[in-house]
Amino acid sequence: ASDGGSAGSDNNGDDDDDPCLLYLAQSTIPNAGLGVFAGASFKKDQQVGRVGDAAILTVDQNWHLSSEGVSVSKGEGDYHWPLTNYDWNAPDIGCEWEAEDVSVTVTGFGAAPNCHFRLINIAEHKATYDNAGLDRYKSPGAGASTPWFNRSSTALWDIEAGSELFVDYGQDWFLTRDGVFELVPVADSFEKAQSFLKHYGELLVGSTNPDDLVEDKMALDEDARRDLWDIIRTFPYVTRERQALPVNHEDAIRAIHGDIQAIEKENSVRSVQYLKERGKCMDNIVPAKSNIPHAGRGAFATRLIPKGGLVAPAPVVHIADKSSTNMYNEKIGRHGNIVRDESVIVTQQIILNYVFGHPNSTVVLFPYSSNVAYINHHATEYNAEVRWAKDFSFYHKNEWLSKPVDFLEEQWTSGLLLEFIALRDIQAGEEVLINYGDEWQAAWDEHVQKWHPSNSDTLWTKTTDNNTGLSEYLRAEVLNDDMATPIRTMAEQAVEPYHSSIHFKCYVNVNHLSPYEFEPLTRPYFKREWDRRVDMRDDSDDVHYNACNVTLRYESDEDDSGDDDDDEVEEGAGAEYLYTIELEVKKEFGNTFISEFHVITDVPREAIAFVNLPYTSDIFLKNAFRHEMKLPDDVFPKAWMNAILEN
Ligand SMILES: C[S@@+](CC[C@H](N)C(=O)[O-])C[C@H]1O[C@@H](n2cnc3c(N)ncnc32)[C@H](O)[C@@H]1O
Repeated sequence: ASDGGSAGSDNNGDDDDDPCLLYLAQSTIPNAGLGVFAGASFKKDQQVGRVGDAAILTVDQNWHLSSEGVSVSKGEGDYHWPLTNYDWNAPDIGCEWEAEDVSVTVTGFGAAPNCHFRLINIAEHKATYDNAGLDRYKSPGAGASTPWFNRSSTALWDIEAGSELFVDYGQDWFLTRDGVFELVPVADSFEKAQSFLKHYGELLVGSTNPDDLVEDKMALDEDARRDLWDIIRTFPYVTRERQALPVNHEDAIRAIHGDIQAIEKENSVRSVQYLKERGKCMDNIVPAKSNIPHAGRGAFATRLIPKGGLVAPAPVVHIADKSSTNMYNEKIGRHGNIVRDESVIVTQQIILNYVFGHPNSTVVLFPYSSNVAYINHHATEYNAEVRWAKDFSFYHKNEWLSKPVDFLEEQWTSGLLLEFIALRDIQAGEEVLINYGDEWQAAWDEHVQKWHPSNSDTLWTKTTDNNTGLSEYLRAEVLNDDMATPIRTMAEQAVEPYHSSIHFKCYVNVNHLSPYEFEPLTRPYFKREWDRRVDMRDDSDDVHYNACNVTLRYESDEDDSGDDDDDEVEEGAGAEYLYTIELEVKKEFGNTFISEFHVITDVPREAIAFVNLPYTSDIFLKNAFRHEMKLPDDVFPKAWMNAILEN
């Protein structure tokens, strides 16, 4: 096949016993570029694909890039970062506490599928934190690989093989991007389009009776109807409603008394044969712990990938200037305010480790399809390489490769496709490796040589909060899983502290939410007992999740375990302790906040949670490795080599 012709022996899901689960192919939405398709059927609630996707954080980017001395956000668009059109809000992924301002790039389902509001068939879930064993006290790889892992996607209903997969970008995504993308219909556009079709039917046959919609009753003959429909669909004034209308006239007639959605659903399925012939399989690799020391996760073949066959397609988002990943510390500015200290680049955003670049260029490319982000480096025993796609011209704009960097800087959507190709047969279960280039290897070797375990002064923070170094880093998730060990009180913590990255939050119903009429003169203090009937009702808006401290711990005298055997001693069980906490509640008063303190007695363990403070996870280690991968000289476009002079 000419466009997408990767059929035959090159591992594109030809084996019916082992179908490729996910394909990248031309979207069924006209002019929407790439789409993601199911290569097999999926049951409702089933995970779509084998493993969830990688999530990569970019933090406080506006702060790091705003003009010097200005600590306020310069705003999206003042620097070229097209990933803003692909990124997720941190709460959707579960990592909002990592820093003040977090945006998240998610590969695979997080970036590749289209959104069609009437056909959303995929639900996306949060990621989990798992650093793949890269211990900050032992591994020079700590903080160099993203710990946010397995962002899974499940089927919202039974999905048949061949269906295009659609995710929910949220209406706001489209509403705030007029002018960047063609107007995309949102839910209410389909309702308006459906009502327009009803009027159109009336115009054709002078009735709203479905039985009248037959050829000999129509006011216009078929050719005239088709012409009229083309005028309606291609009228130069584009609206979301019009974009919601069926593209061809036959579908429009069918939808007059039917449902645009049912017709669109039919049109959104391609044959599995089409996908095998003209799509690219995205399911040949899965992440697992790498065989390479300190590398974190790697990508492993799910099936035999023959020599010359496709390991994975990799559409890329281009970033015109890699210095947009630079990160700085803060200093006190001339006016006593906190500003950015530009004298040293302290580190770079972790996404730098996931992009391809070239030493002679400022341009870097982020591949966003499933699992390619996990492909590791080997200088000699690599078994795959990267090249530009030769097909998929509906998406891959080969002419961009000869345009200058200024041109790239004006492009806000991706339009280039790389491919990972096997250099020899890669067996099922083998790790896929490429060569990141000599510069990368030299940088890594130097890093390993200089690296020493992190201590108090190696934590990079924007808001200066230094680790006291008195206790080992332990994450809140680990402490929260251990319900049996009693929580240390403030007095105990003075002797045996938790790591400084750990704080507490308590789930407590505060009862009175009203703001103050007058600002109180003293710090408002309240005393009360924990009441299981009113606290922890998580279906209520009144439930708060506020900062708290544990001031006292004592043994519960009631046996509320439901265990009838009074003689049994519950040694060390968390349930036998109750706590006194001091809860901080911030109340709004005009433009300021007032902290109220609630002393609450008899609080059970389940109401208290350990939390990780911002800027404390491994990606903020000042000594974490950062380096882009290199695209080979013969692959990286000459036209983008704008940094030769600087070198
Ligand atoms: C594109 S990512 C590869 C996936 C990454 N291992 C992960 O777990 O997310 C590149 C990063 O992986 C790690 N890496 C890849 N190859 C490595 C190698 N040969 N030795 C050590 N670390 C490696 C480095 O941290 C590098 O910056």
